[in-house]
Amino acid sequence: MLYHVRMDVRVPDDIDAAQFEALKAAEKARAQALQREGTWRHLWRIAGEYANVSIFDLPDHDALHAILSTLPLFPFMQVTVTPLARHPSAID
Ligand SMILES: O=C(O)C[C@H]1C=CC(=O)O1
Repeated sequence: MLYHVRMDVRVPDDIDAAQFEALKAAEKARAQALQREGTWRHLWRIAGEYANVSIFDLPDHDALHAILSTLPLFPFMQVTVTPLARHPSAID
């Protein structure tokens, strides 16, 4: 099942710089591992925002929640999920 996911990252102004760098590095490693295994199909930066639009391929909502809620930056994200269904006019 495919999910359109928007992640808006909002970190506190007073976050420790080293802690933030460590979180970003951990997030990057996790995101790249999930892309390599095919779970995180697309990852796009929204131009001009600290936000992304992603496509995830997972069996169900519970599996998606398990992934999203364990991302290192999850405590600092607002996440908006849209489940996708096949469009009848799609050719692929
Ligand atoms: O930068 C972001 O959009 C947040 C998050 C998603 C993937 C990643 O590496 O960081």
